[in-house]
Amino acid sequence: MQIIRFPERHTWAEILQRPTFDHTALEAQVGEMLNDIKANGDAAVKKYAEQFDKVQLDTLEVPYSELRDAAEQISEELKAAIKQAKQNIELFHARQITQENIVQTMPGVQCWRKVVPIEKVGLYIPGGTAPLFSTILMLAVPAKIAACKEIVLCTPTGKDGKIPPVVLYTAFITGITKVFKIGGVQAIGAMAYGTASVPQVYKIFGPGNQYVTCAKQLVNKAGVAIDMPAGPSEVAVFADESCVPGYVAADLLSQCEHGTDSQAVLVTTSEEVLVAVESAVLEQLEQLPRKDIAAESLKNSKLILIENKRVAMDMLNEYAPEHLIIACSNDTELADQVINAGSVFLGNYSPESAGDYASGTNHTLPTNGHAKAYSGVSYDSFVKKITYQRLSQSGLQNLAQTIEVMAAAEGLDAHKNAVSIRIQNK
Ligand SMILES: NC(=O)c1ccc[n+]([C@@H]2O[C@H](COP(=O)([O-])OP(=O)(O)OC[C@H]3O[C@@H](n4cnc5c(N)ncnc54)[C@H](O)[C@@H]3O)[C@@H](O)[C@H]2O)c1
Ligand SMILES: N[C@H](CO)Cc1c[nH]c[nH+]1
Ligand SMILES: [Zn+2]
Repeated sequence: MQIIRFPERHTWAEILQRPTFDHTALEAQVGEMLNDIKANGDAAVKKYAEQFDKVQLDTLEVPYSELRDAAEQISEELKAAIKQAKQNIELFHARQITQENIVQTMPGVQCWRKVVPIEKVGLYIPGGTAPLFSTILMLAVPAKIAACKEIVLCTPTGKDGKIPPVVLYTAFITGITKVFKIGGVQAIGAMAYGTASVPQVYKIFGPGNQYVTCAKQLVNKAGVAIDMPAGPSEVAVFADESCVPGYVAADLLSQCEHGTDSQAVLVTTSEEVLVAVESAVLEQLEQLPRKDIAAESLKNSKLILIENKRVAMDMLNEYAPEHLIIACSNDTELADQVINAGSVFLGNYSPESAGDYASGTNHTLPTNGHAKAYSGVSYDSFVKKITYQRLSQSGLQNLAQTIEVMAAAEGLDAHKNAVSIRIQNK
């Protein structure tokens, strides 16, 4: 971990730099793979599965019977946990359905919106370093609430060429029927362009590593909608003397264990907190089974001592973290000052793990500073809103002059005429 105290001589961009990699090379590699998948479909998908996942796949779709029977291989304890999480996520996301009203903007002029589910959606579930079955709940639950018609799920297999039963079980209980054992760029390409096995979708959702995120961004440029760039996990903790250093250390490590390119940041106004968190991190690291991964991403991570809370909040808003934990005595006041973050956790008893799994909020969130402009996944992500209007004859008359004057000023006489013709013929 890099320790930075009162960083006067550095710009915030220097202090808050995220792990870097060669974007040009990444885009070139991923772009080439996508072109191949577009041209050669299943054959290219299988070729890349062999190259990157070390598996030979005869068929790509998981038979429905495997989804149905997966429950037999899951402990009752795990099934109960998944069901509890699902219930909370359903509750939170179902409340996001809003009522659209008809608005009369002028007498005789009515406007309204209709909420329509996106018909065909693709869900990517990461599985390179760990099978993230919790992500199925985060994507399939809102997709089902929104009533998307066709839902396709892709996730990589393990080295045995199989998808873990817990992933299949979670897909089954969320009502997903089309599951493909495809990971990485192959999965994004297959869902974006369609192959003989994989149906083409209109919007692709889900987090993933740098290859997956780059592939989503490239297919987006080619016209397929995506939820957002949701890449390597990150967390920032803002802590004062009221924090429990051991808890803060645990939260930092919880994101570091996701992958070697994760990043954890502590911002504090207290030297004592900084020192205590650093030693708690080093102590807890030793106990982790994924110690090697976490140790690697700690190299990307920072402990920052800052002069006061106002500057700290400015810095955190500039960083725009995927997750922001505020472990400060005045957390409610500070929460109001958050402008850029994917998801915020308040107080000493709101670990990020709660949102990762089961509190009800969504864990698919913008990373790499994209929280400045993007929200995380929600019910809204799976619907679009079509506007409607009906003008009565007198309504059009009320608005006619406004439209005619504006159309004439833009030099668009046909637009003007479409109004005038109706008024004159009255
Ligand atoms: N932002 C979020 O909302 C969020 C949520 C959950 C997880 N995550 C992140 O998702 C990521 C999951 O990553 P993962 O690797 O475990 O799983 P993944 O499923 O995203 O990626 C695995 C795939 O990467 C491909 N791949 C690996 N090396 C490659 C290479 N050299 N060239 C081309 N393709 C290659 C393989 O095909 C493999 O199937 C982590 O970084 C985690 O932090 C983010
Ligand atoms: N922290 C991840 C989002 O960055 C989500 C996750 C899934 N499982 C555990 N954590
Ligand atoms: Zn996590």
